[in-house]
Amino acid sequence: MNQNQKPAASREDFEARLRRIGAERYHDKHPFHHRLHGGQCTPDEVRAWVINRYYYQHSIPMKDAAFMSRVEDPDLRRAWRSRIEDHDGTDTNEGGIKRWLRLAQAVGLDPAYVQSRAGIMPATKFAVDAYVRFVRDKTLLEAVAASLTELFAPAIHANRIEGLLQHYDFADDSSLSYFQNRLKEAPKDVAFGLQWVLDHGDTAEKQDMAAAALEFKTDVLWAQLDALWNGYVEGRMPPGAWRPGEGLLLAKAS
Ligand SMILES: O=C(O)c1cc(C(=O)O)c2c(n1)C(=O)C(=O)c1cc(C(=O)O)[nH]c1-2
Repeated sequence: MNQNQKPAASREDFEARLRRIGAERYHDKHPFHHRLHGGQCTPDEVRAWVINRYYYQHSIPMKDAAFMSRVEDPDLRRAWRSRIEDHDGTDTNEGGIKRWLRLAQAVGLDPAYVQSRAGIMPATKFAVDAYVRFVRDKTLLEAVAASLTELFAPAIHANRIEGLLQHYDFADDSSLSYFQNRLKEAPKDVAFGLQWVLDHGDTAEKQDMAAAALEFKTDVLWAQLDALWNGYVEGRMPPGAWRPGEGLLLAKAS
């Protein structure tokens, strides 16, 4: 090591640094989530969230496929591939995308409309597309580190299930099954991802890169909620964004 190089932090300190990023920047702190989980969202605000968040659901398996296309180690691909199946489904598991569409139906949206991805806000697309591109273009370490926001997701999913069940008529075991399943699926992914990042972040420079990747990902999540707040709570809907009344199940029947 040359004298100017800072030494790598210990494994424990590196992990603590990553966890601190979640504690300070994860989107559980965003006012839109407080509003959603606290029962203050109007039905149209909930619908806007379901429509826009679908774009994230749609893109996550493509992000994971982009990641796997760059991995040369078969053991790493093997550990990663269940992420795609968790969302796309298998012969025996309907998968997260279908479960999300059940939530869409429960809030009164036509699943075909949601699946068409019409009405997604520009900021949602920019943020989510930036995540897919980041994973495609950056180092594998940065790509895995970016996925580590999922360390903090089980708490928000549990909180969301409780809040939605308490406050909204559409919430039941069927409409919330997406989140129930993530509670079972995510822990194995994050345990693997965290160990991988701790193993491979073996210099100060790599630790800085991993931390910056995780911060980038918290920005991806935060920006999506800022856009929702601006568009549907403040009423500044951008051109092309979903307008209340569009894409409803009833509209289709009439
Ligand atoms: O509801 C949420 O707050 C939330 C957050 C995140 C996350 O932290 O990126 C994911 C999910 N949900 C999720 O359901 C999911 O499948 C998922 C995959 C990933 C990823 O980066 O690979 N993040 C997330």
